[in-house]
Amino acid sequence: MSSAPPPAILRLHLPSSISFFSSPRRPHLSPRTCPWRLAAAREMPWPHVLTVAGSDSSAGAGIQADVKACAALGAYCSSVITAVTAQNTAGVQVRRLPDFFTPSSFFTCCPRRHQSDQEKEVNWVVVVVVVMQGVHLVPEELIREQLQSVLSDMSVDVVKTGMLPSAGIIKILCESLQKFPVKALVVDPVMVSTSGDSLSDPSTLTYYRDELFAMADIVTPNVKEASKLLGGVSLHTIADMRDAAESIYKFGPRYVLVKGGDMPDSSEAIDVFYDGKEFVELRGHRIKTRNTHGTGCTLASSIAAELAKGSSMLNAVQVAKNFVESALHHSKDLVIGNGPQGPFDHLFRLRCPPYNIGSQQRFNPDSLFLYAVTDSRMNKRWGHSIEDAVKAAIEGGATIVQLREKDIESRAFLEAAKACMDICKSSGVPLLINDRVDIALACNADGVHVGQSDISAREVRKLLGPGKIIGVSCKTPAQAEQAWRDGADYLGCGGVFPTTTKANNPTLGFEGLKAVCLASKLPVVAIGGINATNAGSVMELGLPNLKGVAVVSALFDRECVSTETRNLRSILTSVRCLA
Ligand SMILES: Cc1ncc(COP(=O)(O)OP(=O)(O)O)c(N)n1
Ligand SMILES: Cc1ncsc1CCOP(=O)(O)O
Ligand SMILES: [Mg+2]
Repeated sequence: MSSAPPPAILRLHLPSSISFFSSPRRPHLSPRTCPWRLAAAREMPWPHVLTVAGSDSSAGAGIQADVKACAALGAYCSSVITAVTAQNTAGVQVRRLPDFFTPSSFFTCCPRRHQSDQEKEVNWVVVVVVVMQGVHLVPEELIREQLQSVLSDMSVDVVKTGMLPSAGIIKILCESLQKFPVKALVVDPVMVSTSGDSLSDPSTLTYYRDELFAMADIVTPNVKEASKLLGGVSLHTIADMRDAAESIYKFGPRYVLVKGGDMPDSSEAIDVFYDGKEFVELRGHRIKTRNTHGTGCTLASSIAAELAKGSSMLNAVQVAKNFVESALHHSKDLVIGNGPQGPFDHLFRLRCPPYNIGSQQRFNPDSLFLYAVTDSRMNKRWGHSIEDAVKAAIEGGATIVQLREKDIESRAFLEAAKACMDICKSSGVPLLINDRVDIALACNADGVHVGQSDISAREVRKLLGPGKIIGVSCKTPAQAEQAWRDGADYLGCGGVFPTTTKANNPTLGFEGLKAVCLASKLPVVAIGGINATNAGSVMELGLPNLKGVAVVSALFDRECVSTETRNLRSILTSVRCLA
């Protein structure tokens, strides 16, 4: 009989007045309240994810997985620990104490004992015991303090939640997010681990549905969790997953991703993404491996990392899915632990030089360094074919090319675009098409550049899918914000200087360029009247996300395109070396 309290409680949490862990509250640091930040205008705010989740001693899932995934994807990850679990590759065993223990107590479970029939009759809040290990819930007050410490000081972009084992913890999280709003909230409703163990108290269900989901940007249940959230409905088919996504959407999140990784009898890992209007089926390969512990946590934290970096939601989900798939692939033969389900290697890229495999690298912002934009009238004037002009620009060092052909018939445009694709592909230089999504699709270009009066980036993304590059022309911070929301990969900002290449194009000057750059985390390329005499001064502005210059006439309205490009490139390179 074991209804007696478990062994002595180890209370580590000191009252904040005497704990040296708890520093006095610092006000939020903005350039206004914190003068030294003014001098730091060149500092790049680093994409920042805060994970609110449980610690996993085996380090395959939970906080440890989140920190590794964010690091692998280039985001900083701070952490608020809600529980400490004892797990290994044999499975997580969660056992809550009888409910006469206050949830805020810092307690320990009776270790290494099998559950007797009598125990089952005790008023346990949650009893899931496979092989007895343990879980400690962190006291709610300490969770509140961790949230306050991080959110009041660090510029958190995205909060990602994992194991939230009690209703009280969810309530505290919601209160903290109201006090310190962030750009996005990713809720992974961790109620059932990949190994099938229950990770939360049933009373949390109501709080998830009624409180947290309404604040969430995306909720990412697996099919077991989706079923649990919907009162136990059975989910067997993609149609069931769609219905589940639609029902969960009604609880209030902006997007829902129902993950089908644990659907039996499927050779593919199919997830269903829903934005309230349309469904997208995201298909991935099912990797044959025992090392799948922590895939759910990793997917959600990777989504959070991509959002923090400025990605749109569908893009972030696709990149995250690709990342998990690649990590599983590269970890399929790892042996870590003796149990049936092992962890995988989040940092697999360190073992796979040149570290840039996987489609999340489809766009490297550094490629905006010297952006050559063609013009058919100029080519005609100098007797250059489009292909020759593109070849010459690449020869001179252009790092990305855009075909901006305003006066050419569609059929000829497509022929030229196909030829340019071959040229660019063989040099590893991305090729984008100006305005014309149809041409981009037909020649399988790397992406499209659109302006404010063209088809929106959101529509272009639907047509091109997540794997292509989309650039958007922006003259104001509001346009930059919209472009980010629409899923753009970079911004073209200008005209920085007066230009005759584009009619009726207002000149923004350095001030306009700065305003757009500072308003966005997306990489920016400056355009408009840029040439060998002023390109250096643009890059010397030292704006961290200003990645390069886009140039038309100074490259193509010239006799020797390769010489002009080479000259400009060497100017840009010397500024970069001095920076
Ligand atoms: C890199 C880059 N930036 C801006 C533009 C301008 O695009 P848009 O505003 O659509 O104008 P047009 O080029 O279509 O006249 C661009 N093309 N490239
Ligand atoms: C397409 C475009 N968008 C803003 S300015 C501009 C024209 C840039 O051409 P140039 O480099 O010849 O000034
Ligand atoms: Mg356009």
